[in-house]
Amino acid sequence: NPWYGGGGLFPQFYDHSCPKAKEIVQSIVAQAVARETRMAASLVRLHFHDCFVKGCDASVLLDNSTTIVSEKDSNPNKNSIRGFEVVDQIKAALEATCPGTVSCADILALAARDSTILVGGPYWDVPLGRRDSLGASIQGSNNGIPAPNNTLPTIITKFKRLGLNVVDVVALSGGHTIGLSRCTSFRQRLYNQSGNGLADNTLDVSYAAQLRQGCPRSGGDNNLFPLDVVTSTKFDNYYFKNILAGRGLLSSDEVLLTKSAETAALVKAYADDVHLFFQHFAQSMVNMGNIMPLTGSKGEIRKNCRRLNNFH
Ligand code: HEM
Ligand SMILES: [Ca+2]
Repeated sequence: NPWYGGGGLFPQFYDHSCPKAKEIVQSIVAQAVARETRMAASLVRLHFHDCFVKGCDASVLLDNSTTIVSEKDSNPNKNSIRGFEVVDQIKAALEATCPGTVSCADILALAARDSTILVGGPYWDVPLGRRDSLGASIQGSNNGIPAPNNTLPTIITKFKRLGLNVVDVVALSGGHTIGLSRCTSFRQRLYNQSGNGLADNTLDVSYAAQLRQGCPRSGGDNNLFPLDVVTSTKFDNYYFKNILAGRGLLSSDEVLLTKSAETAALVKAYADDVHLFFQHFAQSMVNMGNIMPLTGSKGEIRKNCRRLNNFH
């Protein structure tokens, strides 16, 4: 059955139990993105950081409590991940319309898709029916989410563990066509990359000089820079064109071109053909969204995405 993806999810899951679910999510995401364009990027990333830790189960949304050590304080998330207030607003609207029905994990998957479309990216049908976790894993967040200074083999391994392949690595890295990064995530490339005090030689010289302006050797850790230096608020394929021009921001972006012929061929193909990128991005988002969902009677449908129903 083509409607069923991995894990038994399907797009019509709420068609009878909460027919307005998709519209409600879309309208609140649209308001949030209208207020601040970057929120589209933040919501796409939130789904990624959920799925890479124990699967797409909304574990990333849980706050600290007596029984929960929140993933929000992990290295990849601390001072970086955002969008929780928008998820709260969506959840409150859904609880008012169909109480106890739509999971926080499905909210993240729908919000990521709606965000992508709102900034010019592709549409895909979102398989639904995920349930919410009864726990979080800060250790899983620290170890499972790729870091910007990981080698390409490490990044590929972190994807493969979750059933994702090299096409998924490159297509999903294209998520960096929108949004911002802190100086601290790429500073290493600007100074002393190889112990000689010089910038990473794969960086375009004038781009490196421009980055050094706002990202000094020390201080300014939280200064923000576009991941796509050309069109950071539009979902397009400039991310890949930038990599070809030595203007990829993160080391993890740049290595896609220089450390493997297979990933380099994909970078070039996506830079040449935005439709191919959109098609692969949509499919890879579905693949990522299918990572280890909780279904049936596993987990629960949280009433408040920040805490378990049985909280202390
Ligand atoms: C391939 C491995 C990846 C690495 C190493 C990586 C790393 C990073 C880093 C370091 C940042 C900046 C964080 C900060 O400084 O605050 C970032 C931002 C971002 N990432 Fe990734 N990422 C990866 C894959 C992905 C994937 C798969 C997606 C989604 C499909 C994604 C979407 C985003 C978005 C949209 C932002 C901007 C968020 C915002 O502006 O709030 N990334 N990523
Ligand atoms: Ca998770």
